[in-house]
Amino acid sequence: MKTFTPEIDWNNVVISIKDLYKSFGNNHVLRGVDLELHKGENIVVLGRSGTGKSVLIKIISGLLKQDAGTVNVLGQEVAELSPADLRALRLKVGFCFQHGALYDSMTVGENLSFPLQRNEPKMTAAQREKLVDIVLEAVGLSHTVNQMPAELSGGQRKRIGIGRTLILRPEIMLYDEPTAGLDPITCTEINNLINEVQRRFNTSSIIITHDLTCAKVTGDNIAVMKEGQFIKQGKFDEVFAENDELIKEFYDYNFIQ
Ligand SMILES: Nc1ncnc2c1ncn2[C@@H]1O[C@H](COP(=O)(O)OP(=O)(O)OP(=O)(O)O)[C@@H](O)[C@H]1O
Repeated sequence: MKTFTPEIDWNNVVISIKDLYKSFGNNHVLRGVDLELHKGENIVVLGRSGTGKSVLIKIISGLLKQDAGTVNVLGQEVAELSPADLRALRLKVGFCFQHGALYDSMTVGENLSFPLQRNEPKMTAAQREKLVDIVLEAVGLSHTVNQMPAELSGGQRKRIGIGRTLILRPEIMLYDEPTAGLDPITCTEINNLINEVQRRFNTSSIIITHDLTCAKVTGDNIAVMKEGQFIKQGKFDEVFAENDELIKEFYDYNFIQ
């Protein structure tokens, strides 16, 4: 179970979602979602496949537009932002994609440096190099700076993917299935890294997963999504009270993964 995170500022809401709806044709994916993420908090959005978790974080990062409801991120209504303001907001909201999305033709160091070159043109090569060093050390992979992504394990690629998001110093991290497809030992490493990132860089995070262990270890709070709504929110042991049908459903599901 995750220990209490003292850095959370409960008076500072960094993401506020109210009565959010999203459909694709007759597929009513989000049906009235409410969520608050506080500064320094990790919220895990737990739900089975196809329940709308990815759609939710795409709306938060402005990649999709909602049909109804509001999404306020760092004090701004995402759906009302101009393209330039949305780009600026996206620098503060880091999106960790499920498959790391590294460039195969670049070394690890170049992969990490690339977002800085693109988004912070005034930064010198020496400043970029320093940040690459800091991030590589934070994800525990300093020795891989000159390696190619193909030479890394799945878990190492995930770490570098997290590092590449972190290098722009986002205030919010969105993790999409951070432990999907990893063995249990590597899952533990990634879960620990997510907590380390939270503490060391004081980020607030939404972690999308259907991995119960990931939820238990990384979530200060858990929001369980079912059929486009949050049916339960709270601390892990509150959400999954003993003999609860819900926990049985997830344990069965995790077992067959
Ligand atoms: N751009 C899109 N156009 C049409 N339908 C979409 C689109 N994006 C998502 N959907 C549909 O929305 C539903 C929810 O998808 P979503 O990817 O959010 O699920 P999920 O909970 O993240 O599942 P998983 O755990 O498998 O990633 C699915 O039925 C999916 O087909």
